Amino acid sequence: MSMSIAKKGLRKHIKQGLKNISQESLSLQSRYIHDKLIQHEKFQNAKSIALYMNMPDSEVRTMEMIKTSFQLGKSVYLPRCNYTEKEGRKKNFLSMLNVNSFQDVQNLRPQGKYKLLEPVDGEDAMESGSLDIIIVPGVAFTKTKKRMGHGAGFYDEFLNYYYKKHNRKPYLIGVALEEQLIEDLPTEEHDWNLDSLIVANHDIIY
Ligand SMILES: Nc1nc2c(c(=O)[nH]1)N(C=O)[C@@H](CNc1ccc(C(=O)N[C@@H](CCC(=O)O)C(=O)O)cc1)CN2
Ligand SMILES: Nc1ncnc2c1ncn2[C@@H]1O[C@H](COP(=O)(O)OP(=O)(O)OP(=O)(O)O)[C@@H](O)[C@H]1O
Repeated sequence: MSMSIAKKGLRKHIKQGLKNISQESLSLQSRYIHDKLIQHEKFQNAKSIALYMNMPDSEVRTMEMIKTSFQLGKSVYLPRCNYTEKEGRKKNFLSMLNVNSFQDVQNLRPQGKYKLLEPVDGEDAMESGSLDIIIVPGVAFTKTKKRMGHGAGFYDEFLNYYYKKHNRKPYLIGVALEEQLIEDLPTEEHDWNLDSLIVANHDIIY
């Protein structure tokens, strides 16, 4: 069985389990993670932070983290999926675009084939190389800080290209619902491990 087939099966299994989470559990877990994140030294010291706009029912909610980041005067970036060709990039690549205010975040509209809330313009962190930390979404995580995403390879490729260009890697903080924590998962050559993982109802894993 190839690595990607194994990942596919796992993704399906985790997603099935996520269908049973209540809205209340999602909010409680997300609040717990928010409160841990703001205690994290790397978060406190970060000037520039990339977050994500969560999917409705299957990811840690991020709105409070984004709000707090603005309140603390941090520079906030959000992902945008590009479906164009760009020299040196994988077809379908990620940009991290600067968003000016929390109001602008609240005004985001669904974009692209996954109907994610994304900015349409703004300064691109790939140009400036200014990212201190990235809050990384995912489908499944392990206590050893492995991560598996939706299988598009967006984050891995972003990090590779960013590292090549700027010779600097942002600090990666994964955030996980308890239902997304598994014993182990298959990884491939291109996968980046997280630097920290925050799982609801657990201590921060460094
Ligand atoms: N909230 C959020 N935003 C994000 C990501 C993410 O994981 N979460 N991404 C992280 O990279 C990028 C978007 N990547 C995505 C990749 C695939 C699918 C998706 O639904 N794909 C399949 C289903 C595959 C599966 O998960 O089994 C589909 O087309 O239906 C969604 C987003 C950028 N923005
Ligand atoms: N640096 C890269 N350059 C080109 N392709 C890449 C790169 N990194 C990953 N990919 C490709 O992306 C595809 C999906 O990778 P993978 O299954 O690891 O995604 P994922 O980490 O689960 O998803 P995501 O990061 O989008 O949440 C693979 O086919 C892989 O070859």
